Amino acid sequence: MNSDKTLKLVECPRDAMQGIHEFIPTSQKIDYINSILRVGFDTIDFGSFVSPKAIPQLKDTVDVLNGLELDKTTSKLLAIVANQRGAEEAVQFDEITYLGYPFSISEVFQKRNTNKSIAESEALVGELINICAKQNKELVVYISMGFGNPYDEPWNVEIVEKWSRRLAEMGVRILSLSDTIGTSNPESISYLFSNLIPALPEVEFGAHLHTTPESWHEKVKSAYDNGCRRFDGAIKGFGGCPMAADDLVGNMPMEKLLSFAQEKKVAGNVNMLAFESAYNKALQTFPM
Ligand SMILES: CC(=O)SCCNC(=O)CCNC(=O)[C@H](O)C(C)(C)COP(=O)(O)OP(=O)(O)OC[C@H]1O[C@@H](n2cnc3c(N)ncnc32)[C@H](O)[C@@H]1OP(=O)(O)O
Repeated sequence: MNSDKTLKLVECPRDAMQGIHEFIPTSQKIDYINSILRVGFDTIDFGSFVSPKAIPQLKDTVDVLNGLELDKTTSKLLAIVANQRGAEEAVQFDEITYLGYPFSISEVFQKRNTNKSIAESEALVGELINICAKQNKELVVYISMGFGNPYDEPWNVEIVEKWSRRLAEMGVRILSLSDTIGTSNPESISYLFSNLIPALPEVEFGAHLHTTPESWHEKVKSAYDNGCRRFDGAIKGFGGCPMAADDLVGNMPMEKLLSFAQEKKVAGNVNMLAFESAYNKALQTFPM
């Protein structure tokens, strides 16, 4: 378990935006992400280097990056990649600290999301580790469908454990368990974190949870009580993966994560006035 009690909060405007059909103008994205950069989050998952056919909303990631006021922030930037080409492009930017890769333990979802089998995806992780090492970037692997599978394929905690061990053995040092369709519950969360964190002490585990409004607290509490200190969220729970399901279960609302962190006195240097301003901008940016 991380002995520093401050939560690593990862705000995900990329996840919030990627499924919105109407194109959000680049200037509006820049303005919104700049407001988030002033809050004091550990990391901002700000964009992706993927096919514009797959995710048209994020085709302007480079232009967005060029507009960010990075001299006014302590936050680090994370960009999602889904193939070697995207990784090679992303690592050219000094401003980016982390590359994030969605590794799925569901064959159907891995294919749907990145047009790869799990075996191809595993081989890609090997490539991504090398690409990141050469350019001094850190790789974050998201284990998609980490808490359940909607496609009639087997899912159980042993499969999650098997892949976590394999990815750790390959050299991945940050693994974020992703609740892509919102099926996690306190039992699965508690089982996975309480077993994986002590078993793989070289790995920082994170929780990328999706939730309905009623169950956010029990999910976050379960992850926290079992040693997880890295949490992804998006203001007001906007977003969810457009490649997964028609009825999206939203992201973990960042305001809820923050209230939890404040209650436990583990919020770190978050500027609540800046958060309020980012929250208000989110209301203007996203369709309700
Ligand atoms: C759970 C989550 O929320 S994860 C985040 C959401 N999901 C994603 O971002 C995944 C995005 N997925 C993808 O981008 C795609 O599945 C890919 C590119 C990884 C693979 O798709 P494929 O169709 O096999 O890729 P392929 O190499 O054949 O290229 C298809 C097209 O995309 C373009 N392309 C491929 N990679 C990239 C890239 N990194 N950047 C820009 N364009 C790209 C190609 O040029 C090609 O364009 P064309 O048809 O005009 O010639």
